[in-house]
Amino acid sequence: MPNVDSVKVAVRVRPFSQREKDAGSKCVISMNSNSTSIYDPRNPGHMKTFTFDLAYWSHSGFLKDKNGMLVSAGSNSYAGQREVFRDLGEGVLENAWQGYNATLLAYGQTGSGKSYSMIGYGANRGIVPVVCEELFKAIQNQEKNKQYQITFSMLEIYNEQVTDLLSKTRKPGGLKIREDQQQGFYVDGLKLVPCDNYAQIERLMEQGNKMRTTATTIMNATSSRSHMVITIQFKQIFLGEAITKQSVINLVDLAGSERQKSSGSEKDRLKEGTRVNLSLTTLGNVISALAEVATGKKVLHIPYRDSVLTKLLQSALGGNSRTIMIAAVSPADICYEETLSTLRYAERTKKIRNKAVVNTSPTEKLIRELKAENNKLLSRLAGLGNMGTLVADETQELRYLLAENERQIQNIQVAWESRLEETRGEWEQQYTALAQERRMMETFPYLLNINEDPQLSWVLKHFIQNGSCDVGQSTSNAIILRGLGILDKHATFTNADGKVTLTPGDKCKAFVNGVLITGKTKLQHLDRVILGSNSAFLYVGLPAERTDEDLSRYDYDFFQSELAAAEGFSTDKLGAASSKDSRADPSILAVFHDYIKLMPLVAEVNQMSEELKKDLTFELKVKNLAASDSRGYDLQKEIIVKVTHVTTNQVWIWSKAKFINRKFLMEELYQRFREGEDTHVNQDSDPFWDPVEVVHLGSAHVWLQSLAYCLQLEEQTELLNSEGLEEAVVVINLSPCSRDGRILGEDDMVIDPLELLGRRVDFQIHIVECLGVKWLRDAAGRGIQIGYRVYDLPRSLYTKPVWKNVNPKIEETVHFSALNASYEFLNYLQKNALIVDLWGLQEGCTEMDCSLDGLLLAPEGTIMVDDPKALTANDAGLVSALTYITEMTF
Ligand SMILES: Nc1ncnc2c1ncn2[C@@H]1O[C@H](COP(=O)(O)OP(=O)(O)OP(=O)(O)O)[C@@H](O)[C@H]1O
Repeated sequence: MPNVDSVKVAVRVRPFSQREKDAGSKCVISMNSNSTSIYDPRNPGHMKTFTFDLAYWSHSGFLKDKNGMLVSAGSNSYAGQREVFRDLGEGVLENAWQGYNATLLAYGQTGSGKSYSMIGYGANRGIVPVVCEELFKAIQNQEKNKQYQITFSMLEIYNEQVTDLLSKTRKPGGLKIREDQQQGFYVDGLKLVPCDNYAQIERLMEQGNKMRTTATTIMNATSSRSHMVITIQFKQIFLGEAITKQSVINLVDLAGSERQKSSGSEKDRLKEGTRVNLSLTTLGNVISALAEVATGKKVLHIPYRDSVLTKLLQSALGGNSRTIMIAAVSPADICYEETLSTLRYAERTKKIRNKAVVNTSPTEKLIRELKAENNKLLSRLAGLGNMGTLVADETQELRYLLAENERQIQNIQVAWESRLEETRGEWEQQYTALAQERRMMETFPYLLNINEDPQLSWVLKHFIQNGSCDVGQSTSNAIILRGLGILDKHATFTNADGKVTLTPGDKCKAFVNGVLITGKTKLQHLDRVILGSNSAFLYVGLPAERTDEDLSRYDYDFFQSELAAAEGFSTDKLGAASSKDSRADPSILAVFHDYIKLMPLVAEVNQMSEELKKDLTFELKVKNLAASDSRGYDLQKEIIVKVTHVTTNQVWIWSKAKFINRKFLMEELYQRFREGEDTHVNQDSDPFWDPVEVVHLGSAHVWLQSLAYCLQLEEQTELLNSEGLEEAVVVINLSPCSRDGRILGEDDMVIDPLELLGRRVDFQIHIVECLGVKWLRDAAGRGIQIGYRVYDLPRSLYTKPVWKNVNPKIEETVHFSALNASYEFLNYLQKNALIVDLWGLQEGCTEMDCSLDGLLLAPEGTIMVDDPKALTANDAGLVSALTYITEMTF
């Protein structure tokens, strides 16, 4: 009888990451027994509470013991790896012994702690390794009347392609998913490696991780977009009883669940790479549909077939499996939206009901059926034997059927056994190679790979043996590296006379401790080496040089910060150090982290652009939002990407969200290029292409205060670009005037701006010229326009375009009238600046509209500002207050 039970859901909150600490994050999660509450940081009184089967507080109240394990520091509330295993892992094991299928899924945004719970780090081993170890321990303690068979497989799904992480050969296009009546969906050709002890499983996981790392070193950050599925098949054969029990345990580390929606990429001309998260989106759809079924709604279709992942997890979701989901969440306020969405997802998952049954192995089942049929045939045959020669034909046919069945039984057994034996043989060699690697580590210096995903760091070791050792793409090198921007023969390491040097090849990029090197460079233990665009390594020196230092501080961020510093980019440069204490402003640190996060992506995009011959270069820039704040407040900064065409000099400015979205699409294109496919795309769907646009070059603040006193201002001021550097100088006059345009003299000055309250105020803005426009100096054929927006006008005004002149004369005057100057308007004049924006025109772009369309004109043809009708309904109170002030004063 099937056992109907709901998917068990556990939520786990991790400690703050360094980045979150730096950014001064606040914890928005609290837990009480099995309920989890989340506070809205923008609305602290607002709290949502969810109840799951289990809630793990791993955020605080822990310390590191002498083995490096995180354990409770006395408070009972902290949940470490041991507690999580006790509640979840032991259940998986128990199920396995009883012959039930079990599935454990880890869901959550990138960096929320999925891999930590599933696989673990160092001494803090996760559920997967401990389940495996405990399984083998338990087998040793079992009675001898049973035989056990354990197979292990490990695969990755990226972009809907399945890669076998335990196979040395990579199939272009990935492995195929097939469907079988007995087994359901399965991966055709996936290696199932038979294992006899836990040490072998450790090696297999190590090798699987190596495979995953090699695949992702071409592009960083892909691992967080891929799903990893480990499957353990556990078969118990009860000798002498002709019974088998088989349990399939699926352990799934899902791709980062972050939603694209909030990132702002929806403004992009191109939609997000659709296949990137197809599996995750479909998983969400399947879960929603099943949750509806569980609540009694009629659902016509569960879309299992829509993605690779949901095909493979079909029995785990609503089928024959006992399933557990760990929802991993960050505690930080900045992750509020993502965390809330994870909790909602988990809530839906909780509703799913599964029907687990005790399994026998599908092949065993078939064999049993064949044997049963043979028994029947034999008794029929026995019956016929008594009837003599009359039934000779029938006897012959029965004998034939019997032999056929026997042959089939044999075939099934032999095929299965030989398939296992074959992989077992292959793996014997692998185990030896891995053991050899351990010996090499004791003898030679080596490069240890560092990946953005900490789970994939320290996985690959490249040994620098005595003598010289070439590195590059070509298989003739001693160290073969396939990373982006690595040339056939990229560099040479030399290990001689007790020292190791690195010499990059001609035009080959190599960095040591963040600095680009051009000649032979001596390496020291723990130097940081980057080869090509993004292949990062920690150099572990000769055994004599090694120290006990904790290597974990040399993570991917460390490498990138060092590169940024070498380029002259630092938190200090961003203006972080506050005078009161040495702690940097959290918002600046957040920008800094954003910058170093994007740096390697920009390097990758530049490399792809070069190889795909797109003629574009990409640069990160920090945009100071203060430049567009009329009160001149030092607002936040944000990262933008400047894209330049190397031959036409055309320039585009991309937001961070657009850049990330485009990078997904570029990777898809590049992948096709690497696989030798046709990479021609129409302009419209080319992620590298965009129509020519007008570019924002810089802004100037022209303070309006003089107008509040009816004084003329003749200003010559710098237009600063987003980095605060001079782009040009603008000459501009602000002149109070009469309604017919006569400029007022000093006699008309007022002592107190309130004298103007309720009176008509006229003024002119005269843009005279621009001087030394860098944009125009850098490339011929370009033009400029100047834009500005006054007070409550519905749109900006633009000057007429001027092309191809470094010192463009503009000479444009616009007359504005406030017919009945309000208190607010006078306050605006006193406290605000006019933001004057310089816009760069390039051949083929659509110029800014320099008409006065959409603006309200006074009877004299001047532009009306401070028009009470322009105020919205919300300002109705203000309007009546203004009327009131006016009545009081006059
Ligand atoms: N419970 C925890 N206790 C201590 N550290 C944790 C915990 N959970 C996660 N971490 C740390 O947080 C970092 C990110 O965790 P992890 O790699 O598990 O995230 P992830 O969700 O698997 O990310 P990705 O989607 O990139 O694989 C790691 O450095 C990990 O050591």
